[in-house]
Amino acid sequence: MAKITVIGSISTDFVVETEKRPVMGETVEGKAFSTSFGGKGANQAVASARLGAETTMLGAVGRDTFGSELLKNLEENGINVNNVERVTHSSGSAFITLVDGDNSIIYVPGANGAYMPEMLDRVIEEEKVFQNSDLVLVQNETPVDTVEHLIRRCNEIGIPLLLNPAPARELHSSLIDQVTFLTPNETECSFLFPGEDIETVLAKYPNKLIVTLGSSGAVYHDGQGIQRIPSIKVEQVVDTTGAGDTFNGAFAFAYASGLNLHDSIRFGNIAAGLSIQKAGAQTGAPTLEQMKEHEDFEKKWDLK
Ligand SMILES: Nc1ncnc2c1ncn2[C@@H]1O[C@H](COP(=O)(O)OP(=O)(O)OP(=O)(O)O)[C@@H](O)[C@H]1O
Ligand SMILES: [K+]
Repeated sequence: MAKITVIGSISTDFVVETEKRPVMGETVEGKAFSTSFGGKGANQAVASARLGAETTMLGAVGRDTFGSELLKNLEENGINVNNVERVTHSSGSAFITLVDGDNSIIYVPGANGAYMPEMLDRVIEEEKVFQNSDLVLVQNETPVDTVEHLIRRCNEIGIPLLLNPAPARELHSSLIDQVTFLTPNETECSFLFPGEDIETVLAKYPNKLIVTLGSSGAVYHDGQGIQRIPSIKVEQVVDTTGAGDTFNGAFAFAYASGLNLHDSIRFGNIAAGLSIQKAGAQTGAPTLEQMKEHEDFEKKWDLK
């Protein structure tokens, strides 16, 4: 069975819908309020676990009630949370105000910003789970020191690592050399490689750099040439939140299950395309059974 470890953010989204954004000092009546589970790390872990990967989450939540709910949600999705730290900070949270479909967001990293390299080292030294992973996943919602430390440690130990560089932040080329896969979207790609066109950058990092292109699917260079992998056709897009996370979690599951790079990207595209037909970041991530019902799913992949 595919074994995946995800290091990353675990957060609650607090969503308010209103007709008018309050100005300073003003109170307005809102239309609706809801909470949903998020955090790029948690979303990717849920995507991978829902497909059937043995998934371990590393990161931090607060000792508040939100922290307990966040852990419970991960556990209900079959994710191992034994090594998630509980810290004195508040749990990670995003406050989203929606007016006519346009959102403004305040993100408070809280506990996510307190996941330190020592915490990671403790798991690496004491737990077999890390060494036994087929693939490790990380994003940029974890402190930069921890992500850089993780890249070096995985490289030393020889565990393949996927870095989803979202949200965009600087990344030294010596670290890019040490990751197995780098999966920016188009905007993150131009941030990482300013002034370079995408095809040049892809050719520089064959079989490593995978750029997701929304409705245009994803693209990489296979050492011979550029490979464009189209997305699936989606009649009705409901909510693209979590599309990138589902792509990463599903790609990781497929690759760790033994599919080649090309087919793993195809698999990721199908999963992400299915996920945008449902609201929320995690709700839409498909099961393997739902994947098998899609016409682009190949029987020969023989996934269980
Ligand atoms: N309109 C769409 N139709 C089909 N597939 C889509 C569509 N939008 C996104 N996808 C799928 O989701 C993947 C990731 O999308 P995208 O490149 O927009 O990532 P992202 O910007 O990280 O997404 P998000 O921030 O919305 O989670 C794409 O590679 C594709 O497989
Ligand atoms: K969604």
